[in-house]
Amino acid sequence: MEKVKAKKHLGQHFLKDESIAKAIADTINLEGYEDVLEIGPGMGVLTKYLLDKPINTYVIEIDTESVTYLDENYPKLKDKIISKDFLKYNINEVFEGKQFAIIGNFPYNISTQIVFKTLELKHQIPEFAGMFQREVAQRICEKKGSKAYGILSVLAQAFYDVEYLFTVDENVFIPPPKVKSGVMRMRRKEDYSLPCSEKLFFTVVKTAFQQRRKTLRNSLKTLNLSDELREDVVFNLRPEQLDVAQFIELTQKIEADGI
Ligand SMILES: C[S@@+](CC[C@H](N)C(=O)[O-])C[C@H]1O[C@@H](n2cnc3c(N)ncnc32)[C@H](O)[C@@H]1O
Repeated sequence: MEKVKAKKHLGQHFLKDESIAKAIADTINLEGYEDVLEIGPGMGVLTKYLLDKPINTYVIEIDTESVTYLDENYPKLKDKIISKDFLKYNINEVFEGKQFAIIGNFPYNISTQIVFKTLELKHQIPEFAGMFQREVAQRICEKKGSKAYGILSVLAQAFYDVEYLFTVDENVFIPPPKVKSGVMRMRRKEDYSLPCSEKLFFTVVKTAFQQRRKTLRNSLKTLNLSDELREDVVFNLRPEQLDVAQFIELTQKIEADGI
């Protein structure tokens, strides 16, 4: 069959460097799960290295032309090709509550949404690895104090140990994207339950970073905190000055304040 024609609106940039595809496939350690889900397999450059591993490989692909290509070229994928939009699909129709890893050379136009959906499914996802636009991969792994540190960094690092692995040049893709790419990995922490309300933690982090230049005293005004709590020294800080543990502590204080 003909090769798939790259479609811009689906973020299709096909990897042509096999050694990078293999390096991405090798980022996952296969511990604690039997299934892996690749998001956006395209023509299967990464898939074929996953299929060599002692693991069940499933793929989810929105592009029907790519699905036909995979169907015709990878008999080993039989019954494991999900022809759907990852963001809209209820993945438990396949995994039924089981643990599985996520991997991919992700479509950059929806990369942060992929991370948010992973965080929603974190109870089932011990490991997540793959390629993003470099800035997004870096942002997830960034520590407090840096400009790129934000919602994605705090929320991902609350539940996962994150690691930026390597940078990938534009010219190893067809067609080449306008930006560099970065490969990163997240491994779920052994104890990833928060000692505070998770819902409130998400609200505090998102609200604080919506006005990242302001002190928490100003940015968290909408949460209707007591005057007494707002006197706490932590409210003199801006969100990028707090690490994950401090955000958890802040959430506990707000919880005790009776919000
Ligand atoms: C950057 S390309 C990578 C293709 C292939 N893995 C490679 O490395 O050559 C991203 C892939 O994600 C697919 N895709 C885009 N949006 C998607 C979605 N919402 N759900 C599933 N797949 C999607 C695209 O069709 C494309 O095949």
